Amino acid sequence: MSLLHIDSIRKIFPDKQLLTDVFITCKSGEIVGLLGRNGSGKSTLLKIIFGSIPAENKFVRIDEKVLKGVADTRNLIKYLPQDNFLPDHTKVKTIISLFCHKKNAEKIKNYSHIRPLLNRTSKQLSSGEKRLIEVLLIVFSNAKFILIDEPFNGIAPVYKDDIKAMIREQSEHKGFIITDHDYKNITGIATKTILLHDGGTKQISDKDELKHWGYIPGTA
Ligand SMILES: Nc1ncnc2c1ncn2[C@@H]1O[C@H](COP(=O)(O)OP(=O)(O)OP(=O)(O)O)[C@@H](O)[C@H]1O
Repeated sequence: MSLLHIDSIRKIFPDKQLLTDVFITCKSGEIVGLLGRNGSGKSTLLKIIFGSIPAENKFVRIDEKVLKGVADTRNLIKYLPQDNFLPDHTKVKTIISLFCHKKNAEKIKNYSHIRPLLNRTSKQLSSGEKRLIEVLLIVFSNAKFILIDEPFNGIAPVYKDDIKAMIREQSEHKGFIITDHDYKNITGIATKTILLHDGGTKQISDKDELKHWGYIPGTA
């Protein structure tokens, strides 16, 4: 069992202090849902944890290892950004084989919605198909902790349920931190829900707390 510990993060942009009071822990086996209004800093926080952008202050540790930058996260953390990352001219089957170990690569290739796409290049895919493949590559990647920014964005409902089932299966030996705009996607899968509000994190135990912090309207 491993533990990802995130704390003391301070991020300042020229016009505002974005993050001041972040505390998140994620163990193997946990799926942490990270919610927050538009602009609350969810993507920025994931990038800071991964190490791809700097922060004025941060403390990120996995077990005994303190992670200071991207180089330290190799094989420990994988991160799926909001933007596409598949190479345009490489076949899907090649990308999957390059990205994942054999056993997990076979799982992705045998998934019924991916099989028809294997011989296409990523340029020949729709944006939803690209996103689906990217999400699976990250979910099945060989890292202890997986950070995913909006995995369900642009994905059809039938695939969403499959992705959730795959995340649950993979979370048996990995930890996940997942953001989404639709809290229902997150509450259906998260074992712990965190709300980013006014630069800090609040652990959420029920929907009323989301109303209390003004994340969802009082009548929802
Ligand atoms: N490089 C930057 N320079 C200045 N401000 C930035 C920069 N990157 C992000 N921001 C600002 O920081 C805030 C948080 O952005 P971020 O993308 O982390 O929010 P988010 O919670 O992921 O938003 P959304 O839910 O809309 O995707 C926003 O107000 C954004 O405009």
